[in-house]
Amino acid sequence: MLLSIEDLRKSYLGPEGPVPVLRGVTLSLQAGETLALTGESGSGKSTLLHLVAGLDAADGGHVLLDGQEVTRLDDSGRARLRRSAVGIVFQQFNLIPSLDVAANIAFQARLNDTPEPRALSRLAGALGLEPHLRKYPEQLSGGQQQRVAIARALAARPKLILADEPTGNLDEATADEVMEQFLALVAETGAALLMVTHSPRLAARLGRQAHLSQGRLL
Ligand SMILES: Nc1ncnc2c1ncn2[C@@H]1O[C@H](COP(=O)(O)OP(=O)(O)OP(=O)(O)O)[C@@H](O)[C@H]1O
Repeated sequence: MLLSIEDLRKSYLGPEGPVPVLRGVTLSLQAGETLALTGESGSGKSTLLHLVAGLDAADGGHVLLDGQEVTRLDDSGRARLRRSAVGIVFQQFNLIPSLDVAANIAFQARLNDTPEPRALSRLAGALGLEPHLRKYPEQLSGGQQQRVAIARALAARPKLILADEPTGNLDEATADEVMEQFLALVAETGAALLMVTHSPRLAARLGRQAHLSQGRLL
């Protein structure tokens, strides 16, 4: 199993004490599987993704990713696992403004010491980014920026891609086009995908669906 989440719990401190967001979430994902995570706004979808990525700490439960217990790693261990096993695509593209497109795409692969120039240029080609490689993020449209973020996530050849509404900031036509390319590349690389989406239409395109409600998965 690539990812096993067991009885995961997380509360945030509100003005009147802790507010539970995840009340015991259990979920597993095999290598190469794709799963859409749906749920109302505020139901904890992003929180769940952040815990899996080790970007935040859980209050209880387990996240076993690629054989490692994320909840027991220290900060540097979580950062290492995130770099080597996980690719993340957020709704806000989170590109590095001071790096050009080529350097942004190579960024995570470089941190991992796994940049393969041929693979990087193939990804740039598949996403239509070749004409933009020397541009900086601010010179790109939203759709182009998200393509760069997708290329960056895939370039490090992660076993798991975590995507949080990856086309949520794009107009419908661009969103459809970017999503097509994204799903095709995920399938091609054989990565597993855990993707948050509000769209039932998009969710239906993934292998499995899970719905987060009242802090639990249905
Ligand atoms: N750092 C934080 N501190 C306090 N409360 C937080 C924090 N992050 C999230 N929350 C709260 O936890 C709940 C779940 O937030 P989360 O962002 O995980 O929901 P979501 O399902 O991703 O929502 P959306 O679909 O609107 O993006 C919300 O009520 C939110 O206000």
